[in-house]
Amino acid sequence: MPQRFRDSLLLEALGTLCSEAGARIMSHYGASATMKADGSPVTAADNEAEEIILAGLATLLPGVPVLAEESAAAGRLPASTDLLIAVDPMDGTREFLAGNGEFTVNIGLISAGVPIAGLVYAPARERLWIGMGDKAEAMQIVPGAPIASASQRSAIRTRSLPPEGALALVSRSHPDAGGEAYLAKHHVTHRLAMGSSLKFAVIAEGGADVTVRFASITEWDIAAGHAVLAGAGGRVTSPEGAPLVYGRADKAFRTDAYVAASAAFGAT
Ligand SMILES: Nc1ncnc2c1ncn2[C@@H]1O[C@H](COP(=O)(O)O)[C@@H](OP(=O)(O)O)[C@H]1O
Ligand SMILES: [Mg+2]
Repeated sequence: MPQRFRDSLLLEALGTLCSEAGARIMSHYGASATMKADGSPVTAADNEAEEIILAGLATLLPGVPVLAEESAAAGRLPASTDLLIAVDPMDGTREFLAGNGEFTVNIGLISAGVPIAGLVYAPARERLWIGMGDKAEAMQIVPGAPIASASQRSAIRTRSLPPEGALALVSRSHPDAGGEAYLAKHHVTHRLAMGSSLKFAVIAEGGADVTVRFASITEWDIAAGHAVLAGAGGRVTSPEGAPLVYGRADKAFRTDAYVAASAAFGAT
């Protein structure tokens, strides 16, 4: 089954699924939200996008356990986690509500604790990134286009450190004092605020150098972005450089602090 997670036809079909979910999200752009039990906002867009993705996954990957944000909020968590699909139907709900376009659809394919493939789609920008972390391959591609089609995709890689200093992408909506201290210690000179897993995709395609989070969030927020960035040559680890392990049912699928960076960041 892990081999199936890297299948081009599967990833193309998942790209189409992301764009269908994204189209539904955009049909609600400008709508208001209600609050979840944890105080975070949820909109009709989150719920309907998740329904579209879950229906598609049931056809494309029948029987594979799914960890999805809105299902988890309703108490539906997968039992087996060796193979796992992590779905955040709309990451950056606050950015969606603010109307700034910085929100994404995320599907991460996890095997034995590692996100081995992932898709991040930004519907307001109509941009899709696919990465195969363990095959060191990542691309920006037209949703649904054949992965072999040279005209509809471009390979992406992380960049060298710019002479003027590293650029960090920081959360627009969730201040992170621990993360800020890490960036200062690592001589990061520039910061740009950006919502959602878009931060991983922008680093993957060489638009920035690092993003960190010293707070616990959830695996569905970052699994897909992790696979895209790893496929582009970057890394996502603990601040000490240890691997992040996914599928942690014992931790309610919550992440520890992480550093997501280009290959060049911190290499010297
Ligand atoms: N300190 C925090 N506590 C709880 N959730 C957080 C958080 N920081 C970020 N998140 C979650 O991580 C996602 C990305 O955040 P950001 O845009 O700040 O990078 C958001 O997911 P959702 O929008 O899917 O709920 C947000 O809720
Ligand atoms: Mg999220």
